[in-house]
Amino acid sequence: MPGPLRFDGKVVLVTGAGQGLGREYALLFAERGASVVVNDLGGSFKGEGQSTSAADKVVNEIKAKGGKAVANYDSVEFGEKLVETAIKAFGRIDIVINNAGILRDKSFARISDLDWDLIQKVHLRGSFSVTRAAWPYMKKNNFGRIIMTSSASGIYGNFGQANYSAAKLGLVGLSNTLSIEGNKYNIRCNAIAPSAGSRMTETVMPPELVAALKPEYVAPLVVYLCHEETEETGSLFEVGAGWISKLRWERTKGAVCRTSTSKMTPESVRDSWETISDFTDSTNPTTSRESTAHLIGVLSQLDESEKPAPTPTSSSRGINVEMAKAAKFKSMTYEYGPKDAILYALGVGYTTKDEDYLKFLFEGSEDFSVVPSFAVLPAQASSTGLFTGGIPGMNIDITKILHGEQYMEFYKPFPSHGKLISQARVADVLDKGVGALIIIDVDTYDENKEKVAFNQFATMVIGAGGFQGAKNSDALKKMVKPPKRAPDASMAEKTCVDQAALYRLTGDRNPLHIDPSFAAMGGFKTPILHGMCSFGFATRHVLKTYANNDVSRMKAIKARFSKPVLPGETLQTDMWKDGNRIYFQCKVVETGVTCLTGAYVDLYQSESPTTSPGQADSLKSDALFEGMKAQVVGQKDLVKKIKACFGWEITKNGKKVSEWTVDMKTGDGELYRGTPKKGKADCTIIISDDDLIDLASGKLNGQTAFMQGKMKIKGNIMTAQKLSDLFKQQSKL
Ligand SMILES: CCCCCCC[C@@H](O)CC(=O)SCCNC(=O)CCNC(=O)[C@H](O)C(C)(C)COP(=O)(O)OP(=O)(O)OC[C@H]1O[C@@H](n2cnc3c(N)ncnc32)[C@H](O)[C@@H]1OP(=O)(O)O
Repeated sequence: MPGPLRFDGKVVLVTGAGQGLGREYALLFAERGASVVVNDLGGSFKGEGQSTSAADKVVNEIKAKGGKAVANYDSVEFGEKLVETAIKAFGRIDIVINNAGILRDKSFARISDLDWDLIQKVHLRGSFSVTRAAWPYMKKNNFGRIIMTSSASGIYGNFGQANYSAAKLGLVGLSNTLSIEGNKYNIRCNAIAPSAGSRMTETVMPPELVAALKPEYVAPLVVYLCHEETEETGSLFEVGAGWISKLRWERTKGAVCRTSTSKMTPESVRDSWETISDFTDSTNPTTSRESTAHLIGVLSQLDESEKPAPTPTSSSRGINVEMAKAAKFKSMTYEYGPKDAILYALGVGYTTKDEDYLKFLFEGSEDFSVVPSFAVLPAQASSTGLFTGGIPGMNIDITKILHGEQYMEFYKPFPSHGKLISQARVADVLDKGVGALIIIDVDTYDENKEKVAFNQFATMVIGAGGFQGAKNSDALKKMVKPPKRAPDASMAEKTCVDQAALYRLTGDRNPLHIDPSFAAMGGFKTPILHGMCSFGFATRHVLKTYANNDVSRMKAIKARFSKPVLPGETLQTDMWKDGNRIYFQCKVVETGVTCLTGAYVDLYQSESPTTSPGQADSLKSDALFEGMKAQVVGQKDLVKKIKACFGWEITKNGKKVSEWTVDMKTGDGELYRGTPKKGKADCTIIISDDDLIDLASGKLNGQTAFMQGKMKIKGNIMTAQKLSDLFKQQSKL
């Protein structure tokens, strides 16, 4: 059993501590080792008169028992004076109990300005003033405990106490905000609504009740809440007669009183009144962010662009599958440059510590490449409707969205910069019981309208299942099981604590990954890592282990996010090779939990078969990229690859060469299909005069000239033209 709660070395200021509850707090704190400032103005409970005797009496009582205490007789309106007493006597202030209070009970119509102002001054302004004076000391000490004294009159209202109830509920608001602002300084603030027999309550309670509601049945709660080990904050308690209860807000599911085609009117409010007031399926919002987050879900029901917007029918939980599948997404243009590609690479753990990775991190690298899974960014940008309420039929709680699975297909490597156009659609919505699995397919095209990638997002909205929808669908790309043998290869790497903070800068700004209060709404203790960040780590491991970081080899990737990962954890990717398919799964080393399952990478064939000259035009795009890749790798490789891919020879002065060379006189090189024939080149390498000089002087080599677009392939062969386009795109670096 843990020992008694002690307050040795702590300094407590109790306002209104001359009698009743305040006196009880002061005595109990002192008994537990605290040094106490006993504040009491010594006036009547109506706020009239002043004397030092009340505070002195309590101080003497404490001292008589061997405790430490000093008296203070100032009004709580002058908070600095009270805190100054604590600093002068004890050198610090740790705990403030805002207890002082007076009554000026009158029925509402009879309340004078004075009655109103006095009550606000003592209760609300007084608590503010004392706490504000203590706040800087608490911040500096990185410790503080504050109690605000509210009242059942404030929470529920009470006849004849309009002034008092207004002030008392005001104190709950003050306490809530201080609990938020104080959080990072270990300052905790709570409000209590005590019921105790006192000078104040004896006017409104029968004598027997006043006698039964002893202050000693309240004080232990206050002392507990102020202990250094108590983390409770921002809460409100009712307490009396030894009974303690915590209060919270409860919100009905509510009703939206308009549609996309009809206005909100007093009549539509009247007609929805029963639903507005129905506490079935109510929720308990705890933050203002949570309170407003719900509105985003409301807006999804009201997408003005989709007319007419029928109300969800097939669902009791705001999911209408047919409506979602019929939704038309606007195509989205995503413009990017090397900086975006590099930021993404850093986000998924590429590092300059590994020289192999420089080509993903330095735009000046000869073989600068964009990480294939970068494809998620344009695709996700086209699907933000899921979060902003833009998908009709998807009335979902955005705090409950988890990335479930991801599939990607690649048709071309991404150039270092460009514009990508993505088109999304809802392929299906599955009822998985635990949640609704929303499948969104996205095609991404380049500026020439050629498809560069396909993405499939499977997103689980926890708690949105049970809408009587289909459980499975052919639309969802299937997972695979890894072979039973031990992995053929493994790679483990630690993510950094700021991994999510870094990754989010690439585009996925879901607060789940950075904002503790948002993460808490989703049921997480701390923010979790983006699924696509772990995905990027794991596929990087595969690309490095089995494809020599050659982005042109990446054909497809599939993975399920089976458990969350926390920033700072270590990811271990286990891999099994089976032909061009690499099975993989990923676990968190620290916990042993498998976080990516059912996963694989499919690679394009590494060596393209040699083609006969006549086949050149029908070469697949991946073979074409092999050539492109070779160009950036090295001159010798280029010659070999061009030969392998296109069946072409490189010549110099009509003779076959094994290295890439350019005729220094004309600047031309020639590409031939099959056996070179003088004057019959299939395409010609051309270069400007100026660059020719640079070439000759060695300032520029053929490869760099290509990269900078100064040297181009000109020809009438489709494949050569494509190659040339790629070179041009490279040149815009
Ligand atoms: C368009 C743009 C969209 C982009 C949105 C993404 C935005 C991002 O910012 C969000 C994120 O990155 S979140 C972080 C990454 N994701 C995660 O951490 C989720 C981890 N997964 C889990 O916790 C559980 O799988 C969990 C909780 C999801 C489910 O676990 P359980 O409750 O234990 O479920 P279980 O009982 O095992 O299975 C019930 C049925 O659900 C299927 N299922 C389980 N996990 C799934 C998953 N991850 N994806 C898809 N389906 C999943 C099961 O197969 C089962 O269905 P069936 O009975 O038909 O087999």
